[in-house]
Amino acid sequence: MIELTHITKEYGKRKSLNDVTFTFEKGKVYGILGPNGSGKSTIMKMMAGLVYPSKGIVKVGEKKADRKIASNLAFLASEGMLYPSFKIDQMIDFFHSQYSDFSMEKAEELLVFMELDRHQKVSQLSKGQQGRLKLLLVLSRQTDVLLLDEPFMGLDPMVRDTIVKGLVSFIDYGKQTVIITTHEITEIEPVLEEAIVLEKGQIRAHCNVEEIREEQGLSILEWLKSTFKQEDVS
Ligand SMILES: Nc1ncnc2c1ncn2[C@@H]1O[C@H](COP(=O)(O)OP(=O)(O)OP(=O)(O)O)[C@@H](O)[C@H]1O
Repeated sequence: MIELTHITKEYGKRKSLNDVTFTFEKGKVYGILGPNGSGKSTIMKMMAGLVYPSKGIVKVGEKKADRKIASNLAFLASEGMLYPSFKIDQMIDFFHSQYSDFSMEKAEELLVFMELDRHQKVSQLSKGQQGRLKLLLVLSRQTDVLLLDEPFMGLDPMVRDTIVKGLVSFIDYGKQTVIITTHEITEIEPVLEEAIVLEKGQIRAHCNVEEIREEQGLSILEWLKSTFKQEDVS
């Protein structure tokens, strides 16, 4: 469980997050959606303990998120994470040496699934291949919490679909709390259980994906359109 209580993050006078209170329940898969600059990455970095709130409390499990990444949490960051001079297998060995929860067996499976060549250097990988390698590295860890910030960045539309299917099989549903930020709303839909919409640093809407599908017959995109259209009218 991750609890955010009255979280505000200020950079100078600008508020990236403005009084956000939300509880991510254990074992559920969440999508954080929202336009550019709405605070998605800030909220992820905060849960990972890389950014500190100006006000409020972040609790991951029983612990308050610290400045270092909590050990039961894997974070796919939109920038950094990979060492250009390493080969893929050296990156895998490095992660294995750093994290006791890293499964070499899962990494081997993911190497095949992601169609990566273990002997290739990180600096020679395309953006899409780097994205796949990042996913391999975090999905190989057996953590309680998995934070994926823009996991599809750089992936072409043809492979996105395959990668989403991979996510479904590599996520431990019911056990791992997974939080994904993305602009690829339609592609991510099959993975999600809950969706949250951030706008200008605040949570504007929250839905259970199955409920809106079964009770209202809507996809997330349709739900978003209908929710915000109704608000604009009122
Ligand atoms: N280190 C920083 N210094 C100053 N302002 C920042 C910093 N990081 C983020 N911000 C500001 O906070 C706001 C939210 O940024 P954030 O990166 O969280 O948005 P986002 O929803 O992830 O955007 P995108 O979809 O474009 O990735 C933006 O206005 C951004 O300019």
